Amino acid sequence: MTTGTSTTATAPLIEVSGLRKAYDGRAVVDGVSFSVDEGEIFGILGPNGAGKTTTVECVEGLRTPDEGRIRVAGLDPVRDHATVTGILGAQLQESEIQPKLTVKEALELYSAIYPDPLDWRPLAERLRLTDKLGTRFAKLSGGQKQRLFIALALVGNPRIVVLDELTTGLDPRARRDTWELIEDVRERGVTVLLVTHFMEEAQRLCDRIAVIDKGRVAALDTPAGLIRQAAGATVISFTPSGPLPEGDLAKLPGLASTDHRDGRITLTGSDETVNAVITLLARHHITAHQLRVSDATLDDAFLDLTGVGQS
Ligand SMILES: Nc1ncnc2c1ncn2[C@@H]1O[C@H](COP(=O)(O)OP(=O)(O)OP(=O)(O)O)[C@@H](O)[C@H]1O
Repeated sequence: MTTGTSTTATAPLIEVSGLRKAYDGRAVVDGVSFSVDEGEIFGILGPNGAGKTTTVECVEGLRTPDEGRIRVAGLDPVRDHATVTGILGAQLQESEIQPKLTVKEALELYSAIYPDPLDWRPLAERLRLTDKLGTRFAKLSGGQKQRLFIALALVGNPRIVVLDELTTGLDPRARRDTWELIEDVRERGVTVLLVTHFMEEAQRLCDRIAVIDKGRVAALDTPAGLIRQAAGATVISFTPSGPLPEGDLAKLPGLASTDHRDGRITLTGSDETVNAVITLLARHHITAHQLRVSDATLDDAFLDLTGVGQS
């Protein structure tokens, strides 16, 4: 990781090093380090309460770290808060919008804050807000509010955008539209820091992901790299016609994990594991009912890294 303070062309745009933050003496972020390159979509994944929001709020300069160093385009987000706010767009919290503002007024207000804003009209259209322009914030549905928050994070044409729970509360169609919008945002070279609970979202959008668990980085890699390092690349599941010697299963080459549930066996491993398990079954004259072989998903990797299932 680059540790210099200047913003050379090759320096990461966001640098977080040894970040610590405690509440009431309890460390909720406990030595988190990562860096994000310009133009990247960098994901932060983790179970509830892992410290994800606290971490990104420190990056935004909304919270002051107890320890560690954060640089955003070479600036300290707390000390240089006004400058950082000018280059960083963030998804707002509900409490930060006046309930009486209409959608149009909010878009105009936020455009006016930034030196080089986007035209909010096409943005509103992309986020299907056009027929809600005259509606007051308080009268919007949860999904409409969420779409407005995304529009407000992007309308300033920021160099960096921080999206915390980007598509939570959106219906499947709106979620897919939002993913396409974020892909377009990336095409323009905008750097995205994305906190998400959705594995499909992380796998589709993120170039790299930090998995945060109990305030620490449990793993940091590309989605494909996380799958490879955590769970084994292949999932094999079958219902055996008879009992298999437990010791033989454990000795399978490349085996990453074993799960027995309701008479069904699920293994994660490699191609070598698949071949070996088929040989093992044949040797014991056991038939594998409903044999399925599939690629491991980010969900499998997440479970393996944190021991916690995601939505
Ligand atoms: N202002 C605060 N005062 C005290 N404790 C806090 C405060 N903010 C967050 N916490 C606690 O810190 C821990 C980490 O919270 P944080 O919101 O960063 O987690 P998260 O990973 O974003 O969780 P989630 O996925 O549920 O949003 C939680 O246990 C939370 O209760």
